[in-house]
Amino acid sequence: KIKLKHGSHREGKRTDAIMQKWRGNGLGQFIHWGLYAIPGGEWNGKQYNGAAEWIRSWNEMPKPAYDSLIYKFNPVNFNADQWAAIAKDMGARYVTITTKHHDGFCLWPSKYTSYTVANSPWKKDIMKPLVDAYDKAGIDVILYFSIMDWNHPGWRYDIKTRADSIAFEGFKKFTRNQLIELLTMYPKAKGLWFDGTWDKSWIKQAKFADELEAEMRKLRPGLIIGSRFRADEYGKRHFDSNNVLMGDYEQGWERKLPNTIADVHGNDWDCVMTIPENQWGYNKAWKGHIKTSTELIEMTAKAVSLGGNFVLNFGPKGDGSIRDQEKRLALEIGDWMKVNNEAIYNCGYSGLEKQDWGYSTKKTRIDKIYMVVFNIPVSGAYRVKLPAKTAIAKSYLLADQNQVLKVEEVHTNEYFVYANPASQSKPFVIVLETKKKERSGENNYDKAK
Ligand SMILES: C[C@@H]1N[C@@H](C(=O)NCc2ccccc2)[C@H](O)[C@@H]1O
Repeated sequence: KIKLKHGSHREGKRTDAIMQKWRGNGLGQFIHWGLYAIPGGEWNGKQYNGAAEWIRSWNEMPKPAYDSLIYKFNPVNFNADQWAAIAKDMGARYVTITTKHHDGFCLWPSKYTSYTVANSPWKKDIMKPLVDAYDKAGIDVILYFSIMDWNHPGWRYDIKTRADSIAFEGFKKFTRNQLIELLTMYPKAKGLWFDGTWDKSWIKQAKFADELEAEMRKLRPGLIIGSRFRADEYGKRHFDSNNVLMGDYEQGWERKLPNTIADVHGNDWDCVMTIPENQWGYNKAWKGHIKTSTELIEMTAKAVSLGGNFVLNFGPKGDGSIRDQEKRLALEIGDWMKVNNEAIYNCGYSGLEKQDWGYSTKKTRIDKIYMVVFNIPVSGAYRVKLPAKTAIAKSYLLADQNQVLKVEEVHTNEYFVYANPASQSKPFVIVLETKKKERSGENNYDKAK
């Protein structure tokens, strides 16, 4: 083990109640909203091919023109309760909201810069109504914060000169001030989701970032911070130089999912996902494949089956309204979650071998396994292998618990569960209530004496 001053300060999963709640959330909503939603991926009639929230970095976009969008920020159709209701209807149990993206525009009236909603035609704080609306809906709030800030004069991609170093010191103070300000203004926030931390300038700030993380955790005990916030003194990110996870959960799964339990190294993690291929902020023209609700339900089940959370992104329009396709998907996912959320909430890795029919999840601390089916076998038989000492006490459809299913032990600890789901067009869940297997070799006759 290398001696590290600024590596990870904790090994293994957090066991406190706040993190246990986070772990059991299963499904979350991401909100990417800011000035980039006004152009929506288009400028002067031309379409930007990158992600809409990166349009400021596009050569065709003059920086002053982008920066002047602050004077156009007036989201007359913004309705925090409507956003929270969409998340509620979808079955999301937490939300991650952009407070400031890479462009530096602040959705809260920060005292440390003029580049905020306070100096837009809208004038009012956006974060407070959002935090309150989601909290009222019973949905936990995580604040997204981009360290990289293209608007701040002190931001540097790397520190090469003394002038860079002096400028970046000012930027570091500004960053700390804003983070303490956010935690102070929005004490209901359960965590911070950091982004924009991959450049050398920030990677070189191991000591500063370590001390800042400690200060934030002291200010807000139980605060949840992921692995993307800081690097160790050797520049290692997500996992320190001893290969120990930084922060409370792995934040590496952006628009991709792990495939096997080995990929997650026994850590908590979240996967953040876009509905189109790669658009986080509102883009007028969604190009390429738009994921269906069934695909997104499958990703949610896969994430939970591997012990993580699935966080689906929504990009509200510049006027504050939510696009129809996003509202429709939220309702379709929500319809499924209303019937099947027992297989998602407070569930995790079942320990069972992956089978072709889909993903299995297990209720934490309860002997219930959920077989979330996406591929219906023509045989009607659903194979499941159980650990040696475990047997099936009862099996039924989650959607119709009176339908007890036939179970056949086809090999030792290997069973076929027979099910004919009502609908073949939507994923469905088979429940296995398990029990300790009577000592093998003992038969009922012996027991009868
Ligand atoms: C959550 C997403 N993260 C931002 C992003 O730029 N991701 C692309 C990226 C991901 C990892 C290393 C460098 C760049 C996107 O703009 C979204 O905010």
